[in-house]
Amino acid sequence: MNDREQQTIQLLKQIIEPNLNNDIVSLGMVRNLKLVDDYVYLKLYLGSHQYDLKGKVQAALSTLDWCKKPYIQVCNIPGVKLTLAISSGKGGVGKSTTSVNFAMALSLSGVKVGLLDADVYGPNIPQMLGLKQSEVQAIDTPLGQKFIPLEAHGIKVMSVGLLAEPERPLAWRGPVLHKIITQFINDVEWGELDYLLIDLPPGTGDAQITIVQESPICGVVMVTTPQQVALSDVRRGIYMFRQVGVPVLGIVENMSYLVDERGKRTSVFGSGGGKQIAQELSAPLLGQIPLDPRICSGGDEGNPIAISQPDSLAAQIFNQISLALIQTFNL
Ligand SMILES: Nc1ncnc2c1ncn2[C@@H]1O[C@H](COP(=O)(O)OP(=O)(O)OP(=O)(O)O)[C@@H](O)[C@H]1O
Repeated sequence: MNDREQQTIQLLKQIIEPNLNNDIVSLGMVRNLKLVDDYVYLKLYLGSHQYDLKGKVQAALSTLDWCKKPYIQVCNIPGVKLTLAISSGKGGVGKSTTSVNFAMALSLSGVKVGLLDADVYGPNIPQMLGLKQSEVQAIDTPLGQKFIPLEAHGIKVMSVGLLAEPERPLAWRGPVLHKIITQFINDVEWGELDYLLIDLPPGTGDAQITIVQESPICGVVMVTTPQQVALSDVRRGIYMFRQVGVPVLGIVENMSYLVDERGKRTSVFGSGGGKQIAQELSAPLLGQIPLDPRICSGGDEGNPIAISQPDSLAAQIFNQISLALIQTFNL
């Protein structure tokens, strides 16, 4: 890093996001910082309650005597305060299950929640929320045509699965995939939301990177299962997010254990994986979700366990995780 870059970052680090009491660089709100000749270019990822930070960045950069002009591109989703992503290193670990139940738990605590199913390879959020392939409406707005999200159990939902033909694979690749994803992120009329959760496709390919770079994601929750083979995939995922500057909020270990009628816990897929990776990569272990057939049937029937069985252990753990995140973000 050269002197000018260091000087620019030092200045930006003095700008504090008041709710989170941390600087905007450490929070991952400044990305794609480039210095070309005597100009500074950066992307500023903001929630709808944080617009005043742009003025602060502008003012800070104007004190650089060599900078002829800063170019600040604000990246945000209109009306949405916080955008969080749910990701996994590989498929089938319960990422969508976690997204849905986490959205339910957040909504039950009184905040306004939206859920964007961006899993272009296997969009199954509509089924998990009991939504059929109903016709999604689009409206004309001053910013162009926008999709109206559907509603399920008190949350707003949009899914690539609602736009595609049922049972047909979504075989988008390369630039087409990129275009569809960016349109999809920007063309939904969410209204006012406190939290927008984005269910990412599993893994660390093109689709994931596009979504992470095109949306103001201010943190990601990684979902894994306890066995050792899952860990290298999670590790890769966490490195990818850190590389693009998105903070990893923590890890959820799913299918951690079975609980018998006497309350005894038995590990099925090994134990300790989530804890191990959490320690190794200094990311908190947010919760360990049991294996429970009611989680699976709730998903199949469109009735997530967080609302259908609120007293179950799994529902309580989803609740605890959501409360911890609400406290962290302090909206
Ligand atoms: N803790 C659990 N107990 C029982 N069944 C579970 C649990 N977690 C997930 N399942 C079930 O496992 C299956 C896979 O879960 P899910 O679709 O959430 O995984 P995923 O990681 O999103 O998969 P993909 O990446 O393929 O979209 C689903 O049938 C779901 O109901």
